[in-house]
Amino acid sequence: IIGITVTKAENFPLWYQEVVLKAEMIEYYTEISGFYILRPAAMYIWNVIRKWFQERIEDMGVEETNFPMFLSNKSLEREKAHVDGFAPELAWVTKCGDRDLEVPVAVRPTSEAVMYPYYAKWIRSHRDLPLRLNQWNSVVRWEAKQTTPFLRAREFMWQEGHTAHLTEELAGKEVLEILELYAGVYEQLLALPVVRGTKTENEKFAGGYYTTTVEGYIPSNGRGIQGATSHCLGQNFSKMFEITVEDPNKQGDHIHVWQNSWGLSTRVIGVMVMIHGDDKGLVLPPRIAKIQAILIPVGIVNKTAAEDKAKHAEKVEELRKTIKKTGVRVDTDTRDGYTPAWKFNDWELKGVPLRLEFGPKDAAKEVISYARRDTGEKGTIPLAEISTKIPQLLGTIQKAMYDKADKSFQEHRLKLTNWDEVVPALDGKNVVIIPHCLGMDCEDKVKDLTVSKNLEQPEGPDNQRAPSMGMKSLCIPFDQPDGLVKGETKCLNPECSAMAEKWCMFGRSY
Ligand SMILES: O=C1CCCN[C@@H]1CCCn1cnc2cc(F)c(F)cc2c1=O
Ligand SMILES: [Mg+2]
Repeated sequence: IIGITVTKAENFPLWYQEVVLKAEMIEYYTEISGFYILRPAAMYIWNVIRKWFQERIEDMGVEETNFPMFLSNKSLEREKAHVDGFAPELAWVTKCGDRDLEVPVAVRPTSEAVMYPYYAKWIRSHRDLPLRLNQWNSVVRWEAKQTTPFLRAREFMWQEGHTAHLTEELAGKEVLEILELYAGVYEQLLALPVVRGTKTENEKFAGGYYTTTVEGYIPSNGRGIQGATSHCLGQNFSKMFEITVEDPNKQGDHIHVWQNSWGLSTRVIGVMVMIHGDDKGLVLPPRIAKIQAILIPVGIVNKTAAEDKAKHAEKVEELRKTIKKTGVRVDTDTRDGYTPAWKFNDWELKGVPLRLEFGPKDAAKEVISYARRDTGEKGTIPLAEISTKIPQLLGTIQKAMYDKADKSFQEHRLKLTNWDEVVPALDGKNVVIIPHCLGMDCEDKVKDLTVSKNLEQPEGPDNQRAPSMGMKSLCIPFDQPDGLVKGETKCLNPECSAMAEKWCMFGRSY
C-alpha cells in the first residue's frame, strides 16, 4: 500500500479523496458519477451513529416507519411552492420495461410529499398527537454542483424525522431536543465542535417556518459546513396537506397541526475525515473506531527460535484477551510476510486511534509499548496496569481530539465590528460573527461584497488558495455575544442603512 501521496496542506481536495479511498471507506461508483459505495469502514461509523441516535429518539417516543421511495407528481404539486427551486434535482422514472409510464414518478429527495397525505389520514383527533415518526433511508438529489464523497452525493443515507404536534410550543421544544442530539453526534461521537443556531431567512428550508442547525468549521480551507438541521415547519405543510384536528377547546373548530422535520446524513462522516485526518491518513475518534487498539508483535525475526516465536505469540494472544475483556475493541496484526513498519503505516492510514507494540524487550520489562494516532506520542504501560490504562488512554485521545478541533474553531471564529477586517479574515481561513440586519437582500449583497479580491495571491496550488467565493450566513448563533444594542448598532454591511438585529455567523461554505 502506498500511503497518501499529497499533503493535506498542499492539496486538500485531492488529499481528502485519497484518504477516503485508501482507508477503504469509499469506492467510486464509476458507472454513474456522483454515486459512491460505502465500504465496511464507513458503514461501521454510520452504524455507531445510528445506534446512538436511534436509542435516544426512541426514549423520546419517536417510532420507526418506512415509506415508499417514489412520489407522484400529484403530491409534489401540493408543495409546489418550495419544490420549484428544487425541480432540477428531482430524478424521475418515466419508463418500465419498454413501456412509458402513464404517470412518471419521482425518486424521493426527501419525504414530506410522500408522508404527509397519510399524516392527514391518520391524524384526526388531538389524541392522535403528537405523531412522531422517523425513517432511515437514502434519498436522491441530482446535484448539479461537483459531488464529493460523503459531503455532496447524488444519493445519500440519512434519517428523516417527521412529527406533528398540537401547538407551536410543543413543536418548538422538540426542534431543540433533536438539535441537541445532532450536536451530541458531533461532540460526543465524532469529537467535533459545532455552533448551534438558527438559519437566516435566506438559508432556511423555504417550505418551513424556521430552521435550527449545527454548523461545523473546516480548518484546512476555513469554510463553514452545515452539520444537520432541525426544522419547525409551522403549519405550512398541514395547510398544504390539510392535516387538522378538532380544536379541543372549541367544538366545531379545526386546528392545523404544528410540524417538525429533522435530518442528519452520512455527510457527518466526511466532516470527521476532513477535520481529524492528517498526512498519514484517517485519524478516528475512539468512540467510532471499529478497531480502537491494534496490537502488533515486534522484535520477532526469522532467526528467532521457533519455540520463542510460539511463546511470544501466546503472550500476544493473552494480552489481546486481557485488553478485550476491558471492552476495548482490540485486534492483533499477526500477518506473516509484512514488517512491523509496513503494518504501522497500514493502521495509521486506516486511522486506528492506538497502536500497541509488544516484543521480547517489552516482555522482559513487563511493559507494552503504545503510540497515539492523534499526537504520535509514544510510551509504555506496565503489563499490570493495561486493564485500566488502555481504556483511560482511549478516553484521553477522544477528549484531546475534541479539544484540538474546538480550539481551532474558536481561534478561527472572529467577532468583528469593523467591515474592513472581514475579507482579510475570510482570506485568513476564518469565519466571522458580525452585527447584521438579517435582511435577505443585504445578505445577498454581503456575499457579493466579500468575493475575495486576493486573486493576485501567489499562484500556489490553487486548491489551497482561500476560495474566492463570497461569504454566506451560516447561522444566527443561539449563543449571542455582547455588545449589540438594538436600535443603535448598525448592520456591518457598509452599503446597508438598517440597524443590526443579531450577531450572525458568516463564512465561505460548502
Ligand atoms: O432537511 C430536512 C430534514 C429531513 C426532512 N426534510 C427536511 C427539508 C428538506 C429540504 N429539501 C432539500 N432538498 C430538496 C431537493 C429536492 F429535489 C426537492 F424536491 C425537495 C427538497 C427539500 O425539500
Ligand atoms: Mg441541496
